[in-house]
Amino acid sequence: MPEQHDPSQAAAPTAPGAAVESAPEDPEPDPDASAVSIPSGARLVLATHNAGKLAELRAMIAAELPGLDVERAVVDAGSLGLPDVRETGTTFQANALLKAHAAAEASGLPAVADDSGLAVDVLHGAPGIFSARWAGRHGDDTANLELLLAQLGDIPDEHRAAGFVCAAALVTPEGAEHLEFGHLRGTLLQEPVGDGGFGYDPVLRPDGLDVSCAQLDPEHKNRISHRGQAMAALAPHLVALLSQGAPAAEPGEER
Ligand SMILES: O=c1[nH]c(=O)c2ncn([C@@H]3O[C@H](COP(=O)(O)OP(=O)(O)OP(=O)(O)O)[C@@H](O)[C@H]3O)c2[nH]1
Ligand SMILES: [Mg+2]
Repeated sequence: MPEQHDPSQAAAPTAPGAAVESAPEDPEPDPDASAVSIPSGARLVLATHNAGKLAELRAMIAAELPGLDVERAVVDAGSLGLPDVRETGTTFQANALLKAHAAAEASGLPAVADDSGLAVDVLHGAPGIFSARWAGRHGDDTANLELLLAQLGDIPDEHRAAGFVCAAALVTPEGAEHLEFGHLRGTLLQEPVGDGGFGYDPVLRPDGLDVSCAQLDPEHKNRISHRGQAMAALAPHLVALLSQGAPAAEPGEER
C-alpha cells in the first residue's frame, strides 16, 4: 500500500511499495531502460503527455523546490519518447500510480504522475476519470467541455456544484510510492469564460471567487487548485528523495 491521506478515495492501488524514506540513495539508471536516452542532469520525470498539466507541474516544482534547476533536472514523458500509458485503473489514484510506475521503470528515474479530472455532483462524479475523453476522443478539451455544458443545459445554478480532483503519485525506480490528493470545489458556469488554463477551466468557478479558473493568473490557480494541493503535499517527499544521494558534480562540470 502506498501512503495516502484521503479517506474519500476508497479503492486501493494494486502495486506494492515501500516508503520513499527507505530508499537508500538515488538509483543508478535502470540498465533495462536502454531504449530511453536520459539527458545529463535529469533527476525526475513528469509522467504526463498533457501540456497544460506539464506547465503547471513544472511551475509547482520550481516553487516548492527553489534549489532545484528545474530546466535540467526535470524531464517529461514526451521528451523522453515514453508512450502514453493505458489508463486501465478505475480510480484516480490507480491511474496515477500506473503512469508513475511506467515512467519510473522505463527511465530509471523517480517519476511524478497526476491523474485528475472534473467530478460533477449531479452526474454522480462524472466525467471523473473519463474527463480527458468525455466526448469520445482523448484530449479534445473543446468537445469535452461542449458536451458537458449540453448535458447540464437544464440544470440551474444551485445544482451545478462540481470539483476538480487530483491524485499525484511519486514512484521511484525501486517501486517505492507516495500518493497525495487535492480537491478544488466550485460551481459550473452556463458558458465558458476566460482563456487561461486548460480543459474545463473556463467553466469552473471556484467557491469564494467570482471568476472561472481560466480567468485566474497561473500562480493563483496553482495556489488553490487540486493539483497545487496534491503537489504541495508531495513536495516534502520530493525534497527528501532529490536531496538524497545527489551525485556530486565532477570538477568543472555544471549542474
Ligand atoms: O480544466 C481543467 N483544469 C485542470 O486543472 C484539470 N486537471 C485535469 N483536468 C481534466 O482532466 C483530464 C485529466 O485526465 P488525465 O489525468 O488522464 O490526464 P491526460 O490524459 O490529459 O494526460 P496524462 O497526464 O494522462 O498524460 C484533463 O485532460 C482535463 O480534461 C482539468 N481540467
Ligand atoms: Mg491520461
